[in-house]
Amino acid sequence: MERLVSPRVSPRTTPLFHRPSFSIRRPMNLHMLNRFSVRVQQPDNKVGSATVLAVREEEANALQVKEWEVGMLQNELAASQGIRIRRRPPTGPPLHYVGPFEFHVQNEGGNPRNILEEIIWHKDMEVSQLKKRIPFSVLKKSLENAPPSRDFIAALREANLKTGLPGLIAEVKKASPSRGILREDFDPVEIAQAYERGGAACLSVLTDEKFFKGSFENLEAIRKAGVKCPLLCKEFVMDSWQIYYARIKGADAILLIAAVLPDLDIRYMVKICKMLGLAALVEVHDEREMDRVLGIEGIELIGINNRNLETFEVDISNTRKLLEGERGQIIQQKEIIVVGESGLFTPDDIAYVQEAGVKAVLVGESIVKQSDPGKGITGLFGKDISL
Ligand SMILES: O=C(O)c1ccccc1NCC(=O)[C@H](O)[C@H](O)COP(=O)(O)O
Repeated sequence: MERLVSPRVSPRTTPLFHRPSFSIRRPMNLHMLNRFSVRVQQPDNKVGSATVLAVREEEANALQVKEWEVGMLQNELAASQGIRIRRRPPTGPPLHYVGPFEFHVQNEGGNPRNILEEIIWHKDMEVSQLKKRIPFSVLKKSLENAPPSRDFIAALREANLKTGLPGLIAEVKKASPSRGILREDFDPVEIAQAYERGGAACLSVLTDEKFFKGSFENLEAIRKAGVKCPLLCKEFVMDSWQIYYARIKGADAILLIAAVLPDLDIRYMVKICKMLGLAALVEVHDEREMDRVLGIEGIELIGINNRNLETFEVDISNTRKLLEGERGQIIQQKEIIVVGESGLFTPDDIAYVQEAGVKAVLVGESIVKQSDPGKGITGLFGKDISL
């Protein structure tokens, strides 16, 4: 019998945080894998049913390995842009012996490392299932029946000009991973209407069910109730399918998180948003993400999140830090509207981020918790902004 001796696959030396979560103790080359194991099992060259089964198993395993490799490449590309959030690993390469090859899977990488990664991994499964239920062709067809999109960015600009204060995106938020339940008696339409009466320029509607107790039904219901404020679909987008879905459900804008999406995805998704008449709110948290986003053509709206979505730490001076110096100048030249997000509770907080350069703010907790969320807005700004 022919013996194939291949060098051991050596571990990567690149300092990536997401080193492959398994090691192959024998050759990894897939073509070799197929040829070699057939030879081992059929030294007399007869193709029996056992061989056919073995080959099928190998093919299935090879496909799994390929899928896994693609996932790893995706993670490598993201990591090269400083993205720490990894994509959910597929079921993984075979955990068992294939012919003479042993695959050893180490469990590192098998669990999400922080809340944002956990949300993304869960979202990945959720979206895969939804995509099976509603294929893209059906989704695209439903666009014809979507309510017309409203100009989210114009609404923010107008509010800013009218009040001299940052335009408010008021968030319809029942719960969050960092704060738990924010409001027990949660009626999304009533809250949305109260925000509108209170002077909000736009609304943000959380649609994630598992971590925020939101839903697309809430988004749809608010839209159908005749609320005039343009609506941001606050989702964890990782697939353009979700953008189409949000549009169909009545969204006028969608969130794209730079901590999750590589530049190429952002570029592509921003184009899709434009095509669908949606505004893209591209969210950053640190300087590196801001620099990446400033390098992308066509960005009109940037959100600076004061909350670190990996640790929950909130610090509103983050907005100021990211708008200082050259970054602030580029933003002004490009006429990008910056939204200060998270951790804003008082008129002083609003004044602080406005001084830093924001033209809009996104606020959830401090207003949704008030018995009258509309009056909560007056408290937040220190004056009635609905006039
Ligand atoms: O709010 C969280 O705990 C959270 C955790 C993980 C990912 C995202 C999260 N929040 C999204 C937001 O950034 C906020 O909902 C939004 O900016 C409003 O913040 P706040 O006014 O502090 O409620």
